[in-house]
Amino acid sequence: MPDHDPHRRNDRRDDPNRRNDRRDDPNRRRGDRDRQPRGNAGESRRDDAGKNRGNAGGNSRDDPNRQARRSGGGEVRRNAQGRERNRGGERRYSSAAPARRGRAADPARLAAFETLRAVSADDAYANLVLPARLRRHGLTGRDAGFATELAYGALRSQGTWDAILARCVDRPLDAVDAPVRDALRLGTHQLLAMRVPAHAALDQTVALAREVIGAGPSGFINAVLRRVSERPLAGWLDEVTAGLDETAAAALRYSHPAWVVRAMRQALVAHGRDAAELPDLLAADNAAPVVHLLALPGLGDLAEVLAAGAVPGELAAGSATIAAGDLGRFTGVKDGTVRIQDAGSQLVARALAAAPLAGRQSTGRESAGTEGTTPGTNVGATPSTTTLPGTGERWLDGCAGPGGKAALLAALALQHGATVTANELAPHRAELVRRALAPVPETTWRVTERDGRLIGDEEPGGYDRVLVDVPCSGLGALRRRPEARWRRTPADIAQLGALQRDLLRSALAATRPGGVVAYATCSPHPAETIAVVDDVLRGAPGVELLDTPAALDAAALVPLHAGGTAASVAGGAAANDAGDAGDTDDPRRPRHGTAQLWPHVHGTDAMFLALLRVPAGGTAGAIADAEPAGAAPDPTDTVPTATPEAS
Ligand SMILES: C[S@@+](CC[C@H](N)C(=O)[O-])C[C@H]1O[C@@H](n2cnc3c(N)ncnc32)[C@H](O)[C@@H]1O
Repeated sequence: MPDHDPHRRNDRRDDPNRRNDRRDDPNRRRGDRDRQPRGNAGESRRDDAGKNRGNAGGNSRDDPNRQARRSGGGEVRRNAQGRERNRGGERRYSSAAPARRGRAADPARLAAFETLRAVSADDAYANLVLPARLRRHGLTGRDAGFATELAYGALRSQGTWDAILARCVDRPLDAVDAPVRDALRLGTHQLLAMRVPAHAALDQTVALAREVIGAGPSGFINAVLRRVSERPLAGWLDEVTAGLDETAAAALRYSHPAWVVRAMRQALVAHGRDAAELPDLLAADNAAPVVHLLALPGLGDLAEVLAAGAVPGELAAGSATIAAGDLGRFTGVKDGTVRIQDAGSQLVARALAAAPLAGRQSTGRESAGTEGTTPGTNVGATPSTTTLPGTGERWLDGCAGPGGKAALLAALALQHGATVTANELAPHRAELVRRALAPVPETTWRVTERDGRLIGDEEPGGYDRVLVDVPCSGLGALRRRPEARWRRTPADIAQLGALQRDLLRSALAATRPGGVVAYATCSPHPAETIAVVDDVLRGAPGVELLDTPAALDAAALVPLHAGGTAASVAGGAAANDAGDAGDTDDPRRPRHGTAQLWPHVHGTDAMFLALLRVPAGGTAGAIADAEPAGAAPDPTDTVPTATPEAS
């Protein structure tokens, strides 16, 4: 399914996928920024001629390795002098086999292939490349849907397909030329995941390969895919996972890196859920997400999208869900009053806007609840420009780019009589924030381009409500970012930790006594969520962790139970009562106060939220730099725990 977030359409730099990418990290040193993107080093590896040839069954007609040897696919070719040809780059293949010339590749498969090539060769982002390829090939409707499922699905399932393909070739899969490998992944996805008839999957993939790679590799691809087609998916999964431990088996079965599988299991337990949910969570990462829409409160109207088949959102007021398609055709989407935004993100903004402040009377809670908190009343909400009695509050979004939550906050602020400062360090993302805020009257907001870590010093106690939606690994949005799971590493998480802590400390310092900070991430990883909150809280005496699950429930249309399942929370409470988990130092313990949404439970991204209130009599800026807790989860994934497979 295409990602329809208009903020991510035009420019790789604008992609939230890249928000933690080292090359796009505005906090990073200049030297890092100037490094070249990853090249194709891994793609030009070649086998030495003559090696890896021996292989059982090598004389069989159907033996892909035999076919490969005949066709030359994936092997070194030599010139008359015996020197390797095409050593410097990708192999160039002849599109010989004249009888086959003129047979055009199916445009949908071609668009998917080009997307995979851009991802693996150019380090591109599928959700930016694919829409352009769809346009280039004139694909709409079902054809666009087919291309999208093929490209995104093949990328998400790459780990599983590669394990299967590795059983069907006679050399390490890495040694097969990258374009050939991508074609094999596309063919395998059609055969095992898309219910495309085997003959069509084979013929079409081979035709594609012949046209875009060459005649020789197409024979190799044909032979390998024939072998893949010999078994159904279940049979292959049984074979590739046989004898593996639970984590390694889940990694292959659900196509996640093993470290992510361990991190997700650890996260489930840490956030008060059952580790047995892991398969559902991993499966949810592989499902195309529905598109969530939001009508900016008081400014947008869902009537047009509902008339076009959208369904009222079940979680957030003023929201709807709709199948993928060209959403740019809707007036509201065009003018920015109807936005594409995950319901989890909507609820984060609403929970902050409604959180109870201390030390000063606020009307925020009441006014946030005035526009449709009863299920169904959000349907086609009539736009209203009524401004409620002003609170005069000052709100801050410390990490606002590209502006999704800032736009909702600004619309809510307009209703509250509050103002919003939307801050973003990266100038090109600050520009996106301005665009996102454009539908809201300018008197309500301003955009600043500062390092969020400094705002606490620059404006101590300057704000009533502060959102700090920190740069994170994005492990909570893997379903939207098909290739992201293969690019992230545990080192990314370790690297982000210091920045996340600094941004939260600064947010607290920028909050007036009695004001509230919302710390949010689009990752459930304990090292990015509860460990950060715990560490910062230890150095911030008097700062109170509010009952965030209850605040989310109040902001939502239905109870979310975002603090964990009843059983696990009760277990955690019993442990707390027994005194063995009374402190919050062990982030693997079920805990109370923070909230975690889940794709497999709520149908949202895995957003984390902690609402923290600065003491009413406290002094802003007294936030100490506490050392990380000894028991904080090791992002490199080596923490042993009592929970089976929890590390
Ligand atoms: C998770 S994204 C925020 C998403 C945003 N809240 C939304 O809903 O659209 C984090 C943002 O923080 C920005 N950022 C990174 N480091 C920053 C810093 N030191 N100060 C301010 N912003 C920063 C990134 O450029 C990125 O745009």
